[in-house]
Amino acid sequence: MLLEVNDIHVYYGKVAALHGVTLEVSEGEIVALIGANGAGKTTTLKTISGLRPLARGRVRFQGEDISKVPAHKRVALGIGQAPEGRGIFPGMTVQENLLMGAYGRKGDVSGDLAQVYEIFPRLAERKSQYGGTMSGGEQQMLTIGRALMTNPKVLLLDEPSMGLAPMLVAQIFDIVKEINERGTTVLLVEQNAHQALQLAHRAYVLETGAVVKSAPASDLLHDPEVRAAYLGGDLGVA
Ligand SMILES: Nc1ncnc2c1ncn2[C@@H]1O[C@H](COP(=O)(O)OP(=O)(O)OP(=O)(O)O)[C@@H](O)[C@H]1O
Repeated sequence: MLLEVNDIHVYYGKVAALHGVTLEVSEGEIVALIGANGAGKTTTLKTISGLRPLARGRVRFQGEDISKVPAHKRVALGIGQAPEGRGIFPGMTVQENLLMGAYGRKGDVSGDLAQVYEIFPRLAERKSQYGGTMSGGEQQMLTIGRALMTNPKVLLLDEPSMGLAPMLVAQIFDIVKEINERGTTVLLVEQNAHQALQLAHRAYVLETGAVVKSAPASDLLHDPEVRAAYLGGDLGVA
């Protein structure tokens, strides 16, 4: 198992955001985490990245307990994160933003840069443009590209479709598929449950800080409760 999250409990002050989340991600998979606003999806990703401390439970990566490993070391181990809300460096060029992703890595990263430009031709066209002047969709691509520059074994993607027009959403989902086909495992948090379930191999449904369902994504697409709660009832899939 590449990533194992076991019974994690996470608090903001005295308030529990997660009370006992358990999930697993195998090498090569795309796993989706779906759930309503405030269910704890982002908190789960941040805990895996080491940005939120655990009150209880354990995170294992490639069999090793990393629960106490600081965030920057988890990046070096192969846990890459593309956070929600993008968080690029607006005053740096596209290429400088991408190279920031490789900061601290030893050796030549030009092959990875070339691969990111292959996945995102738009970033290649605009490599000298300032990050802050890129459109919303382009900034989303830049965030994902920067995470890929850490050379992750697993990419944690938080709401990659947020705020994007439908055509761009489809494009971002295609890119996530391509990234996975090129060998990167993906853990994806999405509000856009319908598209996430079409893309993912498996998925977990989070409700108020706990996993209430886990199944192959295609099963969840046809699950009456999931359809009623997250897929707009009968409008979800044919
Ligand atoms: N910095 C914070 N301080 C206090 N409470 C927080 C903080 N961040 C999140 N929470 C609370 O923790 C719970 C889980 O939030 P989280 O952001 O993980 O949910 P989410 O499923 O990602 O939601 P969304 O889809 O709206 O981003 C929520 O009740 C939220 O209000």
